[in-house]
Amino acid sequence: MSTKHRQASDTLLHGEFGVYPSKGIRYALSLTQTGLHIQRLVPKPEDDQRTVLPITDMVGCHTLRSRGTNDIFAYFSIYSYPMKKKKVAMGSTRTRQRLVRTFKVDEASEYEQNQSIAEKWATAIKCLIQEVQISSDMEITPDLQPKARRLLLLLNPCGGRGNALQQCHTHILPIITEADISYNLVQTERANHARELVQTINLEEWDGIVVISGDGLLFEVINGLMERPDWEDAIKMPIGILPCGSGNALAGAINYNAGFEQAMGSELLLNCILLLCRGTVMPMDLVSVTTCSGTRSFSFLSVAWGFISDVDIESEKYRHMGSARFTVGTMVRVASLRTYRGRLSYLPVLDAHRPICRSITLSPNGSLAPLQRSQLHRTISDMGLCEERNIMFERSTAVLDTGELPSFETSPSPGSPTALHTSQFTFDSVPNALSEPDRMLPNDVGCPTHSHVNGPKDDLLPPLDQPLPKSWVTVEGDFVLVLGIYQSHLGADLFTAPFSYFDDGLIHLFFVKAGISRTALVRLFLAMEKGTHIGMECPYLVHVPVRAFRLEPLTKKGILTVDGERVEYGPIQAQVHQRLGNLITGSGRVSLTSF
Ligand SMILES: Nc1ncnc2c1ncn2[C@@H]1O[C@H](COP(=O)(O)OP(=O)(O)OP(=O)(O)O)[C@@H](O)[C@H]1O
Repeated sequence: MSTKHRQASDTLLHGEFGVYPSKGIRYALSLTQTGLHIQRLVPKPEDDQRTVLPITDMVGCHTLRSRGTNDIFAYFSIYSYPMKKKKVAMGSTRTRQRLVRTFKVDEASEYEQNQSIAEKWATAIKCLIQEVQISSDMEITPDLQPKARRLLLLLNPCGGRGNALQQCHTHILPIITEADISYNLVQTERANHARELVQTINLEEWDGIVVISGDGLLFEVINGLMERPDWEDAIKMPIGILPCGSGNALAGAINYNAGFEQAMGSELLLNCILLLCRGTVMPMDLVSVTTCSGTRSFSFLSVAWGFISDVDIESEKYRHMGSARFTVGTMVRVASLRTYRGRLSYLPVLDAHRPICRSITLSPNGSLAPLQRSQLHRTISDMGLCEERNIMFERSTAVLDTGELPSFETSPSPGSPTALHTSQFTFDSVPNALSEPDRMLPNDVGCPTHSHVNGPKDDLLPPLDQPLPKSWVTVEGDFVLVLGIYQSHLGADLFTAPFSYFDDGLIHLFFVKAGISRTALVRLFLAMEKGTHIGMECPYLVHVPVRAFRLEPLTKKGILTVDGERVEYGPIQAQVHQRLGNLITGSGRVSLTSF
């Protein structure tokens, strides 16, 4: 047996307990790294019917005492949300349902001793939920217990179908309370409220900022943090999302990263709440985007032009439909398919090596300042209240087959001395994108004058009005869409870049060339639901992993979006900044360090 397997099956704790409410039933419990094994002893032992509660379905564990002062027993309750079959009109479906198991510790003749056993079990279970390392040769003592986390929850009452507050009261607050998470909940009152709020908060008061909304509110939070004078510290604040918007792309990516099946609506929300309770934090790339007026913003999801941004913005009027608004918007736009002329330049990445991703665990840093709450409006909080409860995918190697479309030209950037012949172009013909000469010298860096200049320098980008380095590739022609995406999902059910992960340091640049039929385009989008669109080898779809790109629209009117929000139309450029932020993912592929 491998060390890993042995560790997973090693028994950390074992004991025999009664239950609450007491029915004369007794169980033998064994706690391992992956689950709680429950076996009935009395009235009738079940040899072959062990129940296992997986740790990944648990959110918390509390110790309890009976109201009767003469009761010498102690209790511990485990809160979990396993998948269960549920009957619906057309058969059955699987959804997460709340399951609370309460065990009675009755081994000792004094309450204090029973309480100490209950506390030991609660500590071990909480450690496992939050991925705090414990082993069978360790003494489980209360000081191992992860400290209660404090989250700033920002809720957009207008996001998606407008039911975020209801979801909050029905699902979110009850579950995070079971996970011992303290919170301040703020409802945003207008656009940019969250952006302004995070500029003024005391970072030391919080272990994370979580938006209860769609992706738009998270964009505000990231940019608000970057606008602070202490942006370098501020952007390291773990950020999270509980999906209550229309698109919910980042939540889709978090759900996928955790190995859950693709989900929508309440099911996706429940998965994300569970992951938030676990609290693992991973570094996340952010992309600096500069528009024609020189405004620079930090994006976590995508830059889109053409079909995708048109659907996103034009479907705003169907907001009441929730995510179905994109299906309706897609049909409308397919019916009157447009093409846009433009010049797309990019700095490709040639090495297909996947860097090891690092995962860290969200926990207080132990040096938190005394609570001095800032004045928050429309806030509800549980703080101050005291309760006695104690795949690796193959990277696409798409090659631009320019023979398909005479209207496209591929060439090195304007100003480059050597012009590559169009029909000879493959990624291999381009020098390694990461070579130092491609980086701008500090004096050359020209973030043009813009509203704020915080953030790392865009050392791969010259100012928008200046020529690009010779190692860049330029494609000019008619596009149906251009999309730079850095998450696996473009919507909860749009598995657009299956090979992407949070800190791969890549922008996945996709474009669809003009000439594609309506049927082929619809087929592409349908396949995207399962992420099989890339395997379709559609000659009009091109995917290139890049570090930076510049898009110059040549068609006068159009829509450009950054993270689904409309930005000014005109030339736009972007560069990825690897691991600039921290995202609460609740699970990590490789766990190397924790804080
Ligand atoms: N109280 C409010 N009233 C009106 N607009 C708001 C309010 N709070 C935030 N906003 C704005 O609403 C925009 C959209 O919000 P959000 O992203 O949460 O929902 P969505 O657009 O439905 O979801 P998604 O981005 O996943 O498609 C945000 O950009 C934000 O600026």
